[in-house]
Order: sequence, then structure tokens, then C-alpha cells
Amino acid sequence: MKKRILFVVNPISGGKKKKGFEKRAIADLDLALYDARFMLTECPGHANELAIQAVAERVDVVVAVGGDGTINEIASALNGTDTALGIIPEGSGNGLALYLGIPLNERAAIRRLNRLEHLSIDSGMINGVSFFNMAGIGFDASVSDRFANDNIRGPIGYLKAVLSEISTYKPKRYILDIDGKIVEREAFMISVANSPQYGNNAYVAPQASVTDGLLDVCIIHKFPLYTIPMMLFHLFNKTADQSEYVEIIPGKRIRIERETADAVHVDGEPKDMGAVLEIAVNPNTLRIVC
Ligand SMILES: Nc1ncnc2c1ncn2[C@@H]1O[C@H](COP(=O)(O)OP(=O)(O)OP(=O)(O)O)[C@@H](O)[C@H]1O
Repeated sequence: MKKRILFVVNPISGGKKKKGFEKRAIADLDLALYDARFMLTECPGHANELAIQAVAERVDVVVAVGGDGTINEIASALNGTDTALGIIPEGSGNGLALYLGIPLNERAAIRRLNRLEHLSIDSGMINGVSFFNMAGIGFDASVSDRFANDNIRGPIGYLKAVLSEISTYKPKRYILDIDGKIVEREAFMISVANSPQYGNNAYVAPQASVTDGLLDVCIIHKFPLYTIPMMLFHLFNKTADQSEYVEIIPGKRIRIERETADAVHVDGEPKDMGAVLEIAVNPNTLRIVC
């Protein structure tokens, strides 16, 4: 029996046009294995609706053709079901795909679906919203908020958002309860990592794993601006855990109290959430073809 596969294509992710994607996918997909359908997303939230419908129709694989935001919308619908996620990385950061070793080359990523190999990964939940790569507060949430409201996507747009935010951003106070351990910190940002990387091979939590049943809470302390080159060196050399400004505490249940309600980023997409954040890991919930 052929497997039913649905490609959900985000036409704006990564600033890349996806014109002709269907034709290219058909050329490389093993059509003896798969019965393929293609849908374009029309607005934010649409990928989630299409994936919910695909689960109801017992589709075998739903492929996110986009970045971590598109993956999040689809994976949130597939989480805890038998329908597996596929990924064709066409985003700006592609954090989860890069970590899983899914090729950035479109043809290679499509051909990889033909191997039919599966991995079961953990998911995170923050105030009732699922995440699969990373959630964060503080500086990176402000950056994703700015990035979402900007018209330049891709790595250039992201760099522009970082540079505009970094000169004005002030660290904030947080009270964290990580599996019962209470820590109070002033932090520049806090990332709660399922996978080790944020995207673009920036490793904020080098020891994190999507199959360890844990989330890594990465507290980035206030750092002098002259240390930015060193911080970037650590980030791109998988040594962030060796920086004196980075503290990483793994945990299963995490509560974070902030000074006020503020933005949170969930797999890079900004959401408004209250001052208190309740976070938990759900082990082995999402099947991925990779
Ligand atoms: N047709 C559309 N028009 C406008 N926005 C859309 C459309 N379809 C999906 N979106 C939204 O596009 C946003 C960005 O998608 P995605 O995160 O996949 O790309 P990215 O931000 O460029 O990549 P990454 O998350 O890897 O950095 C998501 O919030 C999604 O809801």
C-alpha cells in the first residue's frame, strides 16, 4: 500500500519563492512509495488547520515546506498521533532541520523522504502551546517580535532585527523553579531548548537532545558589549556552555515568573503570554521522517 503524503508549502518562509515546488518534488519523490498531494498556506495558522484535517483523514506523512514556524503549526497537530512529520527546510533559521541533519538542499531533502526512516522526538509545552525546537523570553523574544513585523525575511532580515534590538535591550529579573530548584536571576534572555540550536547553526544549548526527555534552560546573563565576538564564537562553535555568561540547567517541569506579561517566542514565532510561564516536556510525542 502506498503511503499518503501531504506537502504543506509556506510561500513566504525564508524569503524564498517556492514556485515550481510541486514539479520538483514529484521528480525526486519515490512515487512507488508515496501518493502525494500539495497545498499552499494562505495565512498564519493555515498550516495547522491543514495538518489537523490530514490527521483526521489518516494521512501518513505531512511535510512542512518552510521554517520552524511552519513546522510548529504542523507538528502541533501531529503531536501524539500516528501521522509523521516530514521537513523540507525552506525557512530563515531552520533550527530543527539543521539539528536533525536534514539537508538544506531541496532535492536532497525530498529524496531523504524516500528512506522512510523515523525518529520519535520530545515536545515542549509552554502555557498550553507546543514547541519542538526552542521557546524563549527576553532578548530573543523581542527580536522575533521585531522580525515578524519586518518585511525582510531570511538570515539578513534576522540579523537586521538583532542589530536594531541589541543596543536598547535591558536585562530583566526572573524567578525560576526548575524541578523544584529555585533560582532568581537577572537575565538578558532565557531559552528553553528541546534541540540544541536556535537556527543557522547557532548552538545555545550544545548538550540538548530531542530524545532525552529533558528541556535545557539556558540563562544568558548580562554581558558587556565588548564580549559579543566571544559570545558569537561560543554560539557557533557549540561551546556556549563554557561561557561565563551562560548557565544551563536541564529540567522536566519549569515555572518562570517575570516582572510583567510580555512576548515569548515559540519556535521563533512571537506570542503574548502572561507574567507566569508553566513549561513541561512531553517525551516521545512526535514522529519525524528524517
Ligand atoms: N501565506 C502566508 N502569508 C503570510 N504568512 C504566512 C503564510 N503562510 C504561513 N505564514 C506564516 O509565516 C510565518 C513564518 O514561517 P516560518 O517560521 O516557517 O519561516 P521563517 O520564519 O522564515 O523561518 P524560521 O522559523 O526557520 O526562522 C509563520 O508564522 C506562518 O504562520
